[in-house]
Amino acid sequence: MNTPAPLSEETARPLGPLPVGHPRVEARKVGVLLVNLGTPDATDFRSMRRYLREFLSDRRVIETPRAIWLPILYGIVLNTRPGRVGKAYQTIWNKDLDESYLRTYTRNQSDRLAEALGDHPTVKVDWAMRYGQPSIADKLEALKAAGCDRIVLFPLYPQYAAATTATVNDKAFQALMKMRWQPALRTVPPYHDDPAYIEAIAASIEAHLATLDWEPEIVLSSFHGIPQSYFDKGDPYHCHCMKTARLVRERLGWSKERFMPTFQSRFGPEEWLQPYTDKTVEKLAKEGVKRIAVINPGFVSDCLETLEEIAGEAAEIFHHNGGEHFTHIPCLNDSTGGMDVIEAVVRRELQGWV
Ligand SMILES: C=CC1=C(C)c2cc3[nH]c(cc4nc(cc5[nH]c(cc1n2)c(C)c5CCC(=O)O)C(CCC(=O)O)=C4C)c(C)c3C=C
Ligand SMILES: [Fe+2]
Ligand SMILES: [Fe+2]
Repeated sequence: MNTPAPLSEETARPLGPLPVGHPRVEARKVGVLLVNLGTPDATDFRSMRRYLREFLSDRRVIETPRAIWLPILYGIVLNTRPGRVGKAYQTIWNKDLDESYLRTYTRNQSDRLAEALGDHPTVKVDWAMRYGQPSIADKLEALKAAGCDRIVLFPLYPQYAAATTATVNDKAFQALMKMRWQPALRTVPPYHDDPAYIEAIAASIEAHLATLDWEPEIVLSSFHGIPQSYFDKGDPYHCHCMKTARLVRERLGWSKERFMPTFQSRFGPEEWLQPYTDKTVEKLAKEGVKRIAVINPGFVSDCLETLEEIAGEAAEIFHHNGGEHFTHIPCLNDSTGGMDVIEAVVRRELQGWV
């Protein structure tokens, strides 16, 4: 009777010499891929347009039917927005490295995580962007070529949203569709209520306020918004943001009046999650509040939406309407507190693989 030959050890694990003509097989490793939103390569019109076209063509981001959205995108948005937003990017550009801070911080996070995981020499850490470069597909290919047959995919969003977390996962699985020998992929779940994350945010608020010679009457916890209709369709994002804000507030021992969740970065004419950050800042100033601080717990790294929209625009709105002291509390970025969170989440997701 003919029994099939057992799979050779070398096919799965190159311990001995491979047969002549056999494709090269690397020693098994585990990959960790950090993924953030993305960023333009430069602030000129063409670079901005390329970036915004990719971003705003994503059906997870803009759910408006294509027949309605594409004429608006190509007829209006991509002719007007690249110039305006390019100017905004120029004001927050990392001039030393000629790149956006989002890119600088994401790369630093990857480098620092690789150092922190030095006790696992078979783990390879890298980073990618959902829109623009370096792409998720290229980085998954590179990790696979380096021998990673298991990859932890980490969308850098504490709160889950289809427009952020799900689109990163979609893009990664799309890349896997082209591979004959796919790596196993683990996607990191949201960590909006993880004690390490809550502690890092609360501690960063305390540390920042300790540097001031004034005390804010109110601290706003400003999250990126999503259209209200996405929430109505079942996106858990709003609940995740509210839970993060509550846990941070409880950890600080503050009242609901002192620490308030708000939502920023509206796009388009639809209603978005409320209360809006800009309107709240204006209202507080008009009501006579003189000193406020704003933190952005949903942003792992400072970017256009935190540096320009909050530290720049929101501060201006506050001062213009009678406010006196405004401070933006930086994102965790590549700080020790921020890296502790990323490391804790990654170590948990690596369990059973290292
Ligand atoms: C309908 C449009 C958008 C949704 C939904 C949306 C959700 C969303 N975005 C982030 C995080 C970031 N967004 C950033 C920039 C940005 N966001 C939108 C639109 C939507 N975002 C646009 C058009 C832009 C580009 C700038 C602009 O044209 O105004 C950024 C900053 C990127 C950078 O390079 O600095 C981040 C980060 C989250 C977390 C989120 C949903 C939860
Ligand atoms: Fe956004
Ligand atoms: Fe809810």
